[in-house]
Amino acid sequence: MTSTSLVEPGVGAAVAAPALAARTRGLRKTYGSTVAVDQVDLDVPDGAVLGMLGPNGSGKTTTIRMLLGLVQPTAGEVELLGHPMPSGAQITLPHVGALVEGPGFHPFLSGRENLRRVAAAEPLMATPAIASSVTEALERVGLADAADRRYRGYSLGMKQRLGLAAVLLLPRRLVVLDEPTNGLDPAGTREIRRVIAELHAAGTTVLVSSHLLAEIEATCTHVAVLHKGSVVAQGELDELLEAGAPALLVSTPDVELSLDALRDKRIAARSSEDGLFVELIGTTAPQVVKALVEAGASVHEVRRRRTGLEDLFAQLTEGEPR
Ligand SMILES: Nc1ncnc2c1ncn2[C@@H]1O[C@H](COP(=O)(O)OP(=O)(O)OP(=O)(O)O)[C@@H](O)[C@H]1O
Repeated sequence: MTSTSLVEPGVGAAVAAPALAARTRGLRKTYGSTVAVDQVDLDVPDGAVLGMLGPNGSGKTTTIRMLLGLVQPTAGEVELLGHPMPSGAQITLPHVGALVEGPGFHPFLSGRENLRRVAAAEPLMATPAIASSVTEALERVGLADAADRRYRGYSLGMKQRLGLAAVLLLPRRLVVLDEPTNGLDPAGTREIRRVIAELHAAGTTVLVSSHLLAEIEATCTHVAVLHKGSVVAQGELDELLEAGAPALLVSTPDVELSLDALRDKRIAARSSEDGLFVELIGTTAPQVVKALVEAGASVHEVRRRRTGLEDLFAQLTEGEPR
């Protein structure tokens, strides 16, 4: 089944998925004259780890907040676990774990005490199971040693881990993580990846937002790319990557000279970390090298590059900063 679709901003993606854990149609949110989210048709397939990828301000958090019924859409529809939101919130939310900004932990209580309070408020939590669920969740996020310290003294990363522990108190059908590695060190980032992999293996659908391409590439089965409030591409990660054009990485100190030479030949190129990124659309590697050498550019190395998420993202967002 192909669920990949490259779509123009504002145009719905035609995805025929058998079951969707979350779905939006024509979703829009404006704040005064600011359009935060525009015509978003998002499909989160059941069992997927879907990475919502977009630069700062592209509408990820607003979309997530509308999915969870925390923000009322200006227009459009939201379905969570098959129920319309926000009217279905009471039915769906007990099955959904969400890490969206600080969940209001009490500064003077310990991590464990805070989690106990959260656990006690969970409709699906059996009271005798609270203590063991809390301990297990704290262990899963690596907070066991700091569990009895006051929340107030936690680092940003520890606060983030406690938020994740709250998500893990119960088995969930859907877990939503908004920028979960914010404030985490590399070890913390690896642990988040491990937790996501565990959730996926257990059949939980995961929706994770990030502006970090490597994070999405490492953890996700599916991706939705947001740009200026709209979904510009979504589908299975592997298929989206294959849909990108093949490209060359050219290592050269003569970047401007090379870009001019390629522009003259109508070859699409842009500067990259150590030289040039050249798209092989309507041209070939030998033609690119010939153009550069004829222009007098010093070519140190030429490598073929499978399109990575970074290149796809650059294509979709017209090279704007992440
Ligand atoms: N409560 C609000 N009031 C006014 N404008 C808002 C509000 N929430 C979001 N916006 C605006 O909507 C746009 C999208 O913001 P949003 O936070 O959804 O993006 P994001 O992709 O999550 O960004 P980031 O990665 O920085 O969190 C931005 O221009 C933001 O300034």
